[in-house]
Amino acid sequence: MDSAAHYLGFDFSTQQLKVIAVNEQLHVVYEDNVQFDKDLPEFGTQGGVHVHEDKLTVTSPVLMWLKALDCILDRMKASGFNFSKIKALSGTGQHQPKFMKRVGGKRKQKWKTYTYAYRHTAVTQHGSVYWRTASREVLNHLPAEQPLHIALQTCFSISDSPIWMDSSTRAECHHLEKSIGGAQVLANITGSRAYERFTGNQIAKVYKQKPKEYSQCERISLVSSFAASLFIGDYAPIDYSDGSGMNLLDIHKKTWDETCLNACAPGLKEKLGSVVPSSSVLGNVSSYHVQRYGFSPHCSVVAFTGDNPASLAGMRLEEGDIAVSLGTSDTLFLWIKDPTPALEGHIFINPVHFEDYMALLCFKNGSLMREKIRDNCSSASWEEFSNILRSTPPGNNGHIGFFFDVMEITPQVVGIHRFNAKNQKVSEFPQDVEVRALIEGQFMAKRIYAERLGYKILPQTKILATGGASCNQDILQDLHCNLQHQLLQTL
Ligand SMILES: Nc1ncnc2c1ncn2[C@@H]1O[C@H](COP(=O)(O)OP(=O)(O)O)[C@@H](O)[C@H]1O
Ligand SMILES: O=C(CO)[C@@H](O)[C@H](O)COP(=O)(O)O
Repeated sequence: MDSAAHYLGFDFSTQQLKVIAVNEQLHVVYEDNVQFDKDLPEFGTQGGVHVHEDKLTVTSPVLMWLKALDCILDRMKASGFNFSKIKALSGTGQHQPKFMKRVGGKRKQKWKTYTYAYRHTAVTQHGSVYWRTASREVLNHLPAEQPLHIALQTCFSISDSPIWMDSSTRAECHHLEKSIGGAQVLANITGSRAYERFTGNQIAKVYKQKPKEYSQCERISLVSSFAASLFIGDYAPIDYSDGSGMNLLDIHKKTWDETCLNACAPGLKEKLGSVVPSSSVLGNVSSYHVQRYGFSPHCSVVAFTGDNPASLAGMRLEEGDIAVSLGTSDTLFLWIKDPTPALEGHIFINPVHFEDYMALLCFKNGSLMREKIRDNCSSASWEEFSNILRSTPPGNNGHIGFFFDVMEITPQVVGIHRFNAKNQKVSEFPQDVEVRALIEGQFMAKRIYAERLGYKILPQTKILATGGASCNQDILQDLHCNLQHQLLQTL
């Protein structure tokens, strides 16, 4: 074992780009992040995205991702970081996950929170990047003296990439489900019924609304394979797990499904390239990075994958465990062997053992919704938000709320819905009731949807939490109260 070797990970998430370097002992030797809104204001994003006038279309500028990478690598260089020590790199994030475990005898069972030593890989899922014809040549011969956002500025036929928050492709979803014989048939093949944010439907919209740009594009990458391409200096293949979030990949055969491809856009197979297992080594870093930053020419680049599959791998989830990610989106996922694709939720190919699978539920109104209520009800302070959670009773004296600031994925609704203890709809709650109603409503939804899909929390189950809000003990407390309720029911 080379004790001096370092491993580098990047997390292209919705709101920021993060980097982390660890040594062989998994000790963090470098960490940094570029916040898109704050550090790159010239792109005018809010929360890293542009919400268009229809409120359904959501995109991020592809040049912003490039500039963020230039910026983070330049800062590392300026800090004296020794790139030549890096043995391998991938899409690795920096969350410090927590996990909860039941402790105590049968009568005195309690949940205890531990910080988990492992960190995870992460690239926001479903977003797509459209490389203009002849860009491969540019990527193959990047001039070391130029930053990526300059060298590649003319390489994209679509400058605003559709991302996971987009829900503007309902028509394309109907068309895809109809073409394949219905929502359940599509779910059986690709792991999910048609979802607006899934990349096949996004590509179908691009083809319909921007046919010229579509025809001028020679390769379509996911954000994960786009990021890997920047390191290998060539088009990187899409990995199985992130590829499962496209409504295009047959998750059993692990090949593109021709009927799905044809229903979305012509010539799509060539534009997508091949698919590979998520742990594949794609090659070494390109000479651009060797010359510009001093990487070793032997530094391996491992396939980048989506944030949720990467979290499953990085958190070392075992069968029976359940993971909750509280990032921009909230997700709940677990490792499964025998998938039964349903009309709710998703089945992805497992990033660790590609013969296995992972099941995932995604909730769009996660951290940004919590931030909104924090700003309105607790003076924009997480501490005050936590105080309120601590000083209000579990169950909220019967007050219940469902908070969907933007069109939710699970379930597909929008709006704020509050009910008092008599089950009457009300238009507002006192501030402390509002805070608890939000958190209880969010976690109750997770429990109900997980139960509906047949997931059980057993006595040996570990509940792992990751993502920005997992640093908040009071939010975690409520998470396990809600999941424990299920535990009591299943005992
Ligand atoms: N103390 C806290 N309590 C609750 N939420 C927090 C706290 N600190 C950060 N967050 C939330 O974490 C979110 C970012 O999570 P992160 O996992 O980094 O997101 P992403 O990877 O999607 O960019 C922020 O939007 C913020 O609302
Ligand atoms: O759409 C999904 C999963 O299907 C989201 O979970 C995205 O992958 C966004 O990730 P974050 O930026 O919230 O981490």
